[in-house]
Amino acid sequence: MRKIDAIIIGSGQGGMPLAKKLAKAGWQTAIIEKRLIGGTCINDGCTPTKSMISCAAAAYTIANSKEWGITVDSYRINLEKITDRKDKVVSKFRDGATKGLEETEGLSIIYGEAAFSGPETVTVRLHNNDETEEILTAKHIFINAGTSPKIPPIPGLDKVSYLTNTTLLDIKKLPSHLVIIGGSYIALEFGQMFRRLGSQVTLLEASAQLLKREDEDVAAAVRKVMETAGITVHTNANIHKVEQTGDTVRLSVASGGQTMAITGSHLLVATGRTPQTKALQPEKAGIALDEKGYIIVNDRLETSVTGIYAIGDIKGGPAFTHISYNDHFIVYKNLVEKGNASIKDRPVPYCMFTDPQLGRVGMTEKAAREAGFKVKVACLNYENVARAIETGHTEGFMKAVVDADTDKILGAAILGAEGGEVMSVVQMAISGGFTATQMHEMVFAHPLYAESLNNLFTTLKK
Ligand SMILES: Cc1cc2nc3c(=O)[nH]c(=O)nc-3n(C[C@H](O)[C@H](O)[C@H](O)COP(=O)(O)OP(=O)(O)OC[C@H]3O[C@@H](n4cnc5c(N)ncnc54)[C@H](O)[C@@H]3O)c2cc1C
Ligand SMILES: NC(=O)c1ccc[n+]([C@@H]2O[C@H](COP(=O)([O-])OP(=O)(O)OC[C@H]3O[C@@H](n4cnc5c(N)ncnc54)[C@H](O)[C@@H]3O)[C@@H](O)[C@H]2O)c1
Repeated sequence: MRKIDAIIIGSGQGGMPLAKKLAKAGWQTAIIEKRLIGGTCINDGCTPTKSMISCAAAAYTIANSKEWGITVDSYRINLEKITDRKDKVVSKFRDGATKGLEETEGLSIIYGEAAFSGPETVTVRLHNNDETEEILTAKHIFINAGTSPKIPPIPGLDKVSYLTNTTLLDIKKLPSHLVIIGGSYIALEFGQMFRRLGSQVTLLEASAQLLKREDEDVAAAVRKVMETAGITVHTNANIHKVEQTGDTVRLSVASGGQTMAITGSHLLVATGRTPQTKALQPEKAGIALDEKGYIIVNDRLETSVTGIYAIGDIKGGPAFTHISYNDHFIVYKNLVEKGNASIKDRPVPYCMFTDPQLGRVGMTEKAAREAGFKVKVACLNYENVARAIETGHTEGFMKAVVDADTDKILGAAILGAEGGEVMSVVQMAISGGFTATQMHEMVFAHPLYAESLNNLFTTLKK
């Protein structure tokens, strides 16, 4: 048994920087990874999808180039080149991350699957030829084991060759018809990407709207974007059965009072994520889980067992790279710098990388009203944004939710070109305590998308 100071299970977006920092602070540290350094974000999430989305955006621009006065007679999608490019970007990120860990003194990387064998002990089934085990013990253990695709219990689904966000990244042939179960971030990003590459796309969402956590007007505008692009959307979709018939997948779906058969060449399941806690055997350490298997933590990311912490998606809550990354600051500050950091009241910005993007921060209008705020809502269509008119990207709208009593900004949804960047400006305004009036009077450079925040907040004066 090897005794060290800290064990980190999983090399996700929180685990990697934490491992390096603890080692640099003089803690003997080991990071255990059962699959690929960099976790979901680098290998199956943000990096590969955003790389491929940029190719789809290029295809869209070429296909619509007439609008900008350029005639392109013909073009062809080369999926192999698109996936090669994506693989190169992923390798660059993963290799950089691996090198960073390898070059850190006092840090060892162990490739294998970790499971608890006691509150301070972890057994690793090593990924070597003879599958030997290594036992490690430490007073501090950090779980950054992430999530994997959740597969719903739809009759017949286990008998068809469905795809997940991981396997869809490496298909060799463009789907003629991609059917997607789900209507949230993964479904929408992949759906629009494949539509732009030339596939027919159908989205089947169980809830009454796409993006069920967003305001109705935002979700409706996103639906319009998808439908305008030629994507078929069924909400309130209840999938009764899935069957494989030769090369096609056939789904029996009830939606809008009728039952229909939908046949696709490919089926993507994008119905959320499930925590990778089972293999960890958390019960052997006495770590408490919630009913969905996520690790329960307090605002300092401490689990029910002293000395064991959970960071990133494995603790439930907002599942984003920047949240996992920020988690590492919380535990590091508290443990090494003896601070009092907490995740309470931390901003949770996010951006969905459809075109137009949906940048979101703070409260939705619905959440603000439910919380009892007297709400004012500012809205500005991208059709009235100077920069959008100049670039020809007029789809979408900006929306801000403002506390009518204090004039403080409670939240924003920016569905439009560079919506994520514009949202970040609003995020900084919220963090700095700026009021809607101050934003209306702020000097922004012309002609930026962000400049239109002046006009957005002016709409409150009318
Ligand atoms: C398709 C897709 C697109 C996304 N796009 C975005 C985006 O644009 N922006 C954004 O902010 N977020 C995005 N996300 C979410 C983001 O990827 C995650 O929130 C982020 O990766 C945080 O993950 P993590 O650090 O919690 O763990 P992960 O990155 O999931 O890492 C966990 C690691 O632990 C390892 N592991 C698990 N169990 C064990 C064990 N028992 N022993 C050893 N190792 C183990 C796993 O192999 C994995 O490498 C996307 C997700 C998906 C699926
Ligand atoms: N740009 C980004 O930041 C980004 C992009 C992709 C993913 N992510 C992260 O990845 C996580 C997972 O994304 P996701 O889109 O898979 O999950 P999600 O949890 O956001 O949404 C899953 C969707 O599937 C629907 N669904 C569930 N079961 C269904 C069924 N049987 N039939 C039809 N619909 C069903 C749900 O109603 C829901 O709308 C998200 O929580 C997000 O944090 C982020």
